[in-house]
Formats: sequence, structure tokens, C-alpha cells
Amino acid sequence: MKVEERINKIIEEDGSAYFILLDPEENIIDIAEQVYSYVDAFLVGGSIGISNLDEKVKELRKFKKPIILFPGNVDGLTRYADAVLYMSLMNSLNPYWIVTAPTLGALKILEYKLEPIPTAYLCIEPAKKTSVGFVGDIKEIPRDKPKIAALYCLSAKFFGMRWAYLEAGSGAEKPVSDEMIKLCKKLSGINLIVGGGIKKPEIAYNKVLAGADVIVTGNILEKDTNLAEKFYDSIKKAGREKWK
Ligand SMILES: CC(C)=CCC/C(C)=C/CC/C(C)=C/CC/C(C)=C/COP(=O)(O)OP(=O)(O)O
Ligand SMILES: O=P(O)(O)OC[C@@H](O)CO
Ligand SMILES: [Mg+2]
Repeated sequence: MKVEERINKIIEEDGSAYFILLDPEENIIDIAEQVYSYVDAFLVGGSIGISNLDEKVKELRKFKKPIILFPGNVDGLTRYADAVLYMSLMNSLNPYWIVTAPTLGALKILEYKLEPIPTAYLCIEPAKKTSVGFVGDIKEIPRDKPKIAALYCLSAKFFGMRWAYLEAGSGAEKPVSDEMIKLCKKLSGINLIVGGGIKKPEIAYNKVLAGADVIVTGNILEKDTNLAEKFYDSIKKAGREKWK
């Protein structure tokens, strides 16, 4: 079964999914070892620098979880992953991040037989203060303007993208607001991945109730891998309650 199909099935059955972001600059195998029972898929990527990606992702396969690349640039691709978020950073000021980077990666994705998952990557305040905002030349969507984000989601849907990633930035002070998630979902109905600055399981819980289909955490688990189980439980609990 394709990765996107598998994730959609999880969302259908559980009401939500949980991805853990592994930064190839960290010791991802040690982290994965401790958290793999509590994830639906691994996201692998970083915005500043990639080394030994092939080797690390190859080893990650032993955990038998879907491996989805979350490339910060064309060097974020490896044949050892299963799928790739085929992203356009729609609210960048630089066409490189909107369309050139994904275009330059397209042939490699085909050759490596990676499954492309068409994704609108949207950077929301305070992302400008984080690595992705700096690297991605963003025109930041204000945190208190949910309608702007929702319009981007609708536009993404009209372009044929099936996913939108609402990103507050890795390590962000504040995550994307529940109001913004709600409106994005209501207006577009597109699958929503939400990440950046989600530091507590209760916060993840509320994001799922607001309409997030997938929650991503990264930094916080680098500090305390024990949190993975708590995040997983909260995300799944909210997923079940969402249907009621
Ligand atoms: C599809 C292909 C081949 C490329 C797409 C390339 C695009 C559009 C990238 C968007 C811009 C960008 C720099 C995204 C980075 C996303 C990412 C992997 C963030 C992970 O977090 P870090 O920014 O590394 O966090 P830390 O600073 O905490 O390490
Ligand atoms: O590291 P954190 O803040 O959890 O963010 C994860 C991810 O959304 C970044 O792209
Ligand atoms: Mg990183």
C-alpha cells in the first residue's frame, strides 16, 4: 500500500496521526529507537545542512515505519525513504522555494522511486524567527489572520494538492492557533499537517480537535523521548473524540 493511502487509512480509523520529525543532524537512530512504537510515520529533514542522509535513513528502515522525507532543499532526498513531501513553500517571496527547488528534485524523486505527496507548505508567524523562515524567504502569514492561511489552503486544493502543512517553525515560541486550523479545515477540507512549537501533549490534543489530521513534533523529543508516548495518546484520544 502507498504511504499516502496508509496515512489516510490511519486518519480515517483513528481520526488523527502522529509524525515525529527526525533532524538528520541529530543522532536519529537513538531517538527513533526510543519513540518508534508511538509514531505513525517518521519525517526526516532539516533546513540547515544535511550529511550522511543515505546511511542514516537506510538504518531507520529497521523500525518498519513509513519514512517520509521533509526536504529543506534538493539535497534532502535519498532512495532509502518511502515517500517525500513534495512541497511548494507557497508563501515564499522567492520562486526558488515555491517551484524551482521541487522542480530540480523531480527527476531524482522519479529515479529513487519515492512517492511524492503533494503538499502546500505554509509558514505562519512566528516562523520568520526560525530556521525555515530565514532560509525560505517567507512572507509570513500573521498568526491572527486565519483567513489568509485558509485561502492558501483553498488555493492549494484548487491546484490539486492534497495536503497542507501549517508550519510555525521548528522550535517556535507559539504553535499555529486552533482558530487558524479550524478555518483552514472548514474552508478547504484539505488534509492538514500541523507542526512547529507544539511542546505539550495537551496542545497537540487541542490542535486535533480543531481539525489537524497530523501533528508533528521535533525539538521537544530531542530533549525528552519519553514524551512521545504521551503525545501519541493525546493525539489519538482527540482523534476519537473528534468523531463524536
Ligand atoms: C520537494 C523538494 C525536492 C524540495 C522542496 C524544498 C522546499 C520547498 C523547502 C521549503 C523551505 C525549507 C527550508 C524547509 C525546511 C523544512 C524543514 C525540514 C524544517 C525542519 O526544521 P529545521 O528548520 O531544520 O529545524 P531546527 O532549526 O530546529 O533544526
Ligand atoms: O521542532 P518542532 O518545534 O516540534 O517543529 C516540528 C516541525 O513542524 C518543524 O518543521
Ligand atoms: Mg533541525
